[in-house]
Amino acid sequence: MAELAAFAKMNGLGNEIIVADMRGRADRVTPEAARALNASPATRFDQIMAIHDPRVPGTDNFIEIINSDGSQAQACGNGTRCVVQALSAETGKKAFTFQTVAGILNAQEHENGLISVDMGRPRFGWQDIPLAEEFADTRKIELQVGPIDDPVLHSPSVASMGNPHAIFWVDRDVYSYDLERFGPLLENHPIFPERANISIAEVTADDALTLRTWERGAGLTRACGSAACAAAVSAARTGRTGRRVTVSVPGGPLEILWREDDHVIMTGPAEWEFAGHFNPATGSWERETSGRDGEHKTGGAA
Ligand SMILES: N[C@@H](CCC[C@H](N)C(=O)O)C(=O)O
Repeated sequence: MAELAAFAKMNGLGNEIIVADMRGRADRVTPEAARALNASPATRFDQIMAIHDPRVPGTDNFIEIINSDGSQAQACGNGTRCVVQALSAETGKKAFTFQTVAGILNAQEHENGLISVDMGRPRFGWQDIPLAEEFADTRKIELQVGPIDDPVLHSPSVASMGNPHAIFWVDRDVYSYDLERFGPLLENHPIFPERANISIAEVTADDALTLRTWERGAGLTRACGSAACAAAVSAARTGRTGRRVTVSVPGGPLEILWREDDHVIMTGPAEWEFAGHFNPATGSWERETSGRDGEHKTGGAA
């Protein structure tokens, strides 16, 4: 049986993350292992961030992202912050360059413990989201839920941060919408051939919005970093806000800056919870009992 791999259970503003240490290994975390880990209450998660050896020069690691349903994701902002904190605690390094399937991400941990991730450039072309049919203006596409003559949600903006996002704009409390019901319908709508992350956003100031997200492959989460980025750039490109936005998600605030060079910088915290070891093929796991639990951790390698 392959050696067990180390992991750290962490979170990014309540987005439940497992950082899996797959360095020095030739195997991967299987979808079955992901679903098994998620089935265990103590290790249930939204995403696994699997840290692999680097594959291209100039990068520290290749990061594979797996949703709790076992599907692969191209981007995970909150999870990337957790990876930075874990590796920084292990190595003392503060700046990292990662390769993901969506491209190269630079990230750094600041003196105050907050972590900034360059999430790259947003993509707005209908084929880049992707959408199943052509829409010339992705700031507002024809999609709605609820009665045809009085839709509950309609005309979302769509954007890709390497992964697909639809943002529905509302003018009342985002918690007053039944996202648990509408989320899966929209996630799996045929307009999204790769499914989509579904968010409801209320703009509260020129530099602030409130956001709730039903995540593709994970369901309702307390935070979605790439959705916060997608919502911030969509709010700016529709004239609802400026390019620097505080996005308040159920787990807390994320600071998003859409720079003039088109890169989106997300800044927020990460939190270490506990460590363990697991089988990347089956998902069986054991908690580390080396006394690291119970200490207040600001970091902790996987
Ligand atoms: N929670 C993540 C997003 C993870 C991937 C998403 N569910 C997808 O499948 O695209 C984040 O913080 O960005």
